[in-house]
Amino acid sequence: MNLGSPDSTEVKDVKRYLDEFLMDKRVIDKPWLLRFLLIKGIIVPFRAPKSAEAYKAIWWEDGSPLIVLSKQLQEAVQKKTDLPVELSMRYGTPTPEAAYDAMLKRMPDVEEVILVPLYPHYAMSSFETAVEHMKDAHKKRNYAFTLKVVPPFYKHPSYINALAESMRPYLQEDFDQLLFSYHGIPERHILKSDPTKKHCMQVENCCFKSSPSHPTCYRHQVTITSELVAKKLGLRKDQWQQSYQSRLGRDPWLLPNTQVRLPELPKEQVKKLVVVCPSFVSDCLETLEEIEMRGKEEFIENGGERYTYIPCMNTSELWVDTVLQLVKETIEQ
Ligand SMILES: C=CC1=C(C)c2cc3[nH]c(cc4nc(cc5[nH]c(cc1n2)c(C)c5CCC(=O)O)C(CCC(=O)O)=C4C)c(C)c3C=C
Ligand SMILES: [Fe+2]
Ligand SMILES: [Fe+2]
Repeated sequence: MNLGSPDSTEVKDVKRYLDEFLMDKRVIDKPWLLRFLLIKGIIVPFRAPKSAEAYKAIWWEDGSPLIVLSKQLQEAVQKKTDLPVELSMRYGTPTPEAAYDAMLKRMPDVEEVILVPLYPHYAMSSFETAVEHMKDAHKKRNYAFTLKVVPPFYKHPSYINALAESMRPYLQEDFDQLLFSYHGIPERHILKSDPTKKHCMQVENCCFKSSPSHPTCYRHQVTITSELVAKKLGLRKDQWQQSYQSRLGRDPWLLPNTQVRLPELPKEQVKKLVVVCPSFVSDCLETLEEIEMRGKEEFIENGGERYTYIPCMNTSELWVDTVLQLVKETIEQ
């Protein structure tokens, strides 16, 4: 399951998509009435025309890159297994019900379905909402099969290896810094997802101190991904840094912010920059438009000389094998 995209780049379709996405209580976690007024009255009317333009800049002949690449991943995984593999989106189509029904049509006696949320890291606005949405559809339709979920795989050796190997060719030319740019989330979401309510962002160096909060801590998980990938690639600590992109609204989000760092970096003598976005496994609006296109402009306009964007793993063979490995391990659990 991936996030989903609008049906087209027309403002009405982008509006419908943003409405569904941002009315999700795990994304905009405000009381319903406030969320309704904010989304319908301010955010969607102002954002939809701008988002539609952004989607137009990256749209492919056969549709949204996120949908096309997710389908290609499904097909690549399917080629390597006899089990039926179906695709669902959290917002828009294909819906969970469509994916479950397609699976049942191919295997009427299916006993167990394994859900692979296509997010390496846990966040209530990505992993958690995907899982809850699939569970809701499962319960509502009273399907006879059980549902099992592949947990966040941010430190799984197979994922780290697949990600590192997808990056390696882009690091052959000399570079000043590698930037790991992760999708941001509000700081409040980190506090909400901390079951101890006293560790995340409250204890000094919280991400590096062992805690029961880590299985649901986005900041810890993305930090570990960066550390492990950098180690696998043999990078020194002073060769890379981490930031968070795609901020929405005025609440405090995780820092540092990618959009703030990109124009700052050339002034810190970072002239040759390589950027990777490991919170996304398939390229999408947030990687292609925000980072590959706009990010490059910002960096070069502010004195940068070379900007290299590393594509997501998309359908790389090691990533396809990782998906199968994660499913196998979950079945055996
Ligand atoms: C990778 C995981 C993601 C997290 C965590 C996440 C949190 C989050 N996102 C928004 C707001 C928007 N995100 C948008 C696009 C978008 N977000 C993700 C993934 C995560 N979001 C993806 C894969 C995409 C791309 C979709 C595509 O069609 O390509 C958008 C829509 C586009 C735009 O107008 O920028 C919004 C809005 C919030 C508020 C949030 C956490 C609270
Ligand atoms: Fe997002
Ligand atoms: Fe944490």
